[in-house]
Order: sequence, then structure tokens, then C-alpha cells
Amino acid sequence: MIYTVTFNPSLDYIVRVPNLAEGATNRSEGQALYPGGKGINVSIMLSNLGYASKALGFSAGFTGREIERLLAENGCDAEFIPLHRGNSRINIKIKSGEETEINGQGPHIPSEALEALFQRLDACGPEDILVLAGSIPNSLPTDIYEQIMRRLRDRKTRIVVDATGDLLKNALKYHPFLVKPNAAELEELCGIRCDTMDKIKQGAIRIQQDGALNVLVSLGKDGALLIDRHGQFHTSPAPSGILVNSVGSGDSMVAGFLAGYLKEQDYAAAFRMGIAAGSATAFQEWLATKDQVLKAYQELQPL
Ligand SMILES: Nc1ncnc2c1ncn2[C@@H]1O[C@H](COP(=O)(O)OP(=O)(O)O)[C@@H](O)[C@H]1O
Ligand SMILES: O=P(O)(O)OC[C@H]1O[C@](O)(COP(=O)(O)O)[C@@H](O)[C@@H]1O
Repeated sequence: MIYTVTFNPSLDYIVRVPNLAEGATNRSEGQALYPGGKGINVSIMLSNLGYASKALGFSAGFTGREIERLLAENGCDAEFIPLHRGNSRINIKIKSGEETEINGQGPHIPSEALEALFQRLDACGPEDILVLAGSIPNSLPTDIYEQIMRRLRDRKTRIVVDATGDLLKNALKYHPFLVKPNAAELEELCGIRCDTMDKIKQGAIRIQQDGALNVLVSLGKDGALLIDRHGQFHTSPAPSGILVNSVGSGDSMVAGFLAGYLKEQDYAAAFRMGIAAGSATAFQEWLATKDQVLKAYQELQPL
């Protein structure tokens, strides 16, 4: 089974404002509300690609109930631990020429709820994949992913970590199967200015030396780079298309990589499926369908 964990689920409120003016009353041209949060998006995308997963996480208040309702509506199997205070966050994504995001802080997770998650994860075994993705409420310590990995270290579960800063850095020594920083996150992680392909390669090598098995660096419209666990580099530009909404592209890439890997047991195939899924989502209002991903896959340059 693939499990995803989202400590900080969200309702993503996408609002289109043609000419955003700071300090003025702006009127939107259109808006939409989607369930969000990195693990949740990975689960929905996996389901779109035909792979079952269980989305684990925490849910609070009316926003939490709406996230769960939207997940059920999208055929996503979710098992959230209820929090009895506060509300799951609403993340605001303003589309106005550029994309501007305001991601909220999540509600406090008390120790009993955390323990309930830990016990749920104790079921993980060697056949399972666990995706730990996204930010955490600021009341939790930044070694929380590390704590989970330490607890599961003898179980041979393949663990994917998609996070930023210390949350990711602390997890590397437990040898995550996959990490997926974007260029800015890679810079923060390895302290190298990643403004050329050579420097991005150097940065990825450093993250691998720190413990990650596969390092997939997403580069937005410029595609991606992977150094796989055998030390082989893979690079590809993104397929061309019109950017509609890039929210969820990184998460789609993680889901695509896993789907490609599970299908072919091959990192080149996983990489290509990752890029196709990421870009297909960037070209849609929301997460791409399987047909849209396969179309993007066919448009990738031949190996
Ligand atoms: N404007 C774009 N055009 C084409 N593909 C894109 C675009 N933005 C994102 N993607 C695709 O989605 C992947 C992940 O996007 P990226 O923005 O790098 O991730 P994140 O959202 O995690 O920062 C990219 O590697 C690329 O394949
Ligand atoms: O947990 P974080 O880091 O605040 O990120 C949460 C946000 O990222 C997303 O998961 C999208 O992430 P990507 O664009 O990287 O795929 C949104 O759905 C959500 O609002």
C-alpha cells in the first residue's frame, strides 16, 4: 500500500485577479476551492493514475470536514485523525500574471493525536511506500519526519520526503527513497547557488551524499533533473504548454514518479512519468487526469 501523510491539509482557494493592486479593493474574475496539502495531492494524483493509496493526516473544524468531503468526492481513500480545536487551514493562491501564494499555519496537533498517527504508521512494512509531505503546524518540532523514519527504520518501508528546510534536512540521514526539492529548496538545503545545470547537479550530489537515495530536482517550466540511487543523471525539459495553475505540479511529479517506478521498476521511466504528471497538472485548472498525463508523456523528447 502507498500511504501519504499530510500533517497540514488545506483548502486551496484559487482566485483569479487580473491586475492585483496591493492596498486596494480587488475583484476576482473567478475562483475555485480544491482540497490541498502535499500528501493529499499525491494521493489524488496516484488515484488519477490508477494507483490506490491511503491519505493519512489530521482534520479540524468545518474546513477539515470539507477537505474530507472533497476527497471522498474525488475517490480518494482518506483516514484523518480528528482534532477537536481549530480549523484546518485555507491556503490562498492568487493568479494575477504571476502566481502568489499565502499558505496558512495549521491547527495545533496534541500529543494524543500524534501518537494515534504513529501507531497507525506502525503497520508499515517492506511492501509499503510512505510519503511524508508538506509543512507541519509550528507547534510541532522540525524533527517530526525524522522521528517517524527512526521509528520505522527496521521495517524497510520506502519513504518519500517532500518538505523544506530542517524538516527535510533532518530526515536525510535515514535514507529516504526519494526527495523532491525545487531549485530554491535545493539551494537552501545544500547552500550552493543553483543557477546553472552544473550547480544543480552538484547540489543534488550533495543531498545524495547526505543520505537520500534518489534526488529529483524540479525546475518548473525548465523541467527536472534526477540523480538516481545508482548515481545516474537524468535530465529533461518540460513538455511545452500554457501554464494555467502550477499549484500541485510538484506533488503530481512525486505521484508520477512513484507510478512510473511501480509500473517499470526503472528510474528513467519514473523520471519521465514524474515530469509528464507535473507538467500536465501545470497546464490544467487542477490536478491532471491520466489521459492528460499520458499526452504530456508522449510529448517528451525521446531518450
Ligand atoms: N510552467 C510550467 N510549464 C511546464 N511544466 C511545468 C511548469 N511548472 C511546473 N511544471 C512541471 O511540474 C514540475 C514541478 O513543478 P515545480 O514548480 O518545479 O515544483 P514545486 O511546485 O514543487 O515548486 C516541473 O518539474 C515541471 O515538470
Ligand atoms: O504544506 P505547505 O508547504 O504549506 O504546502 C501546501 C500547499 O502546497 C500544495 O500541496 C501544492 O504543492 P506543489 O505546488 O509543490 O505541488 C498545495 O495544495 C498546498 O496549498
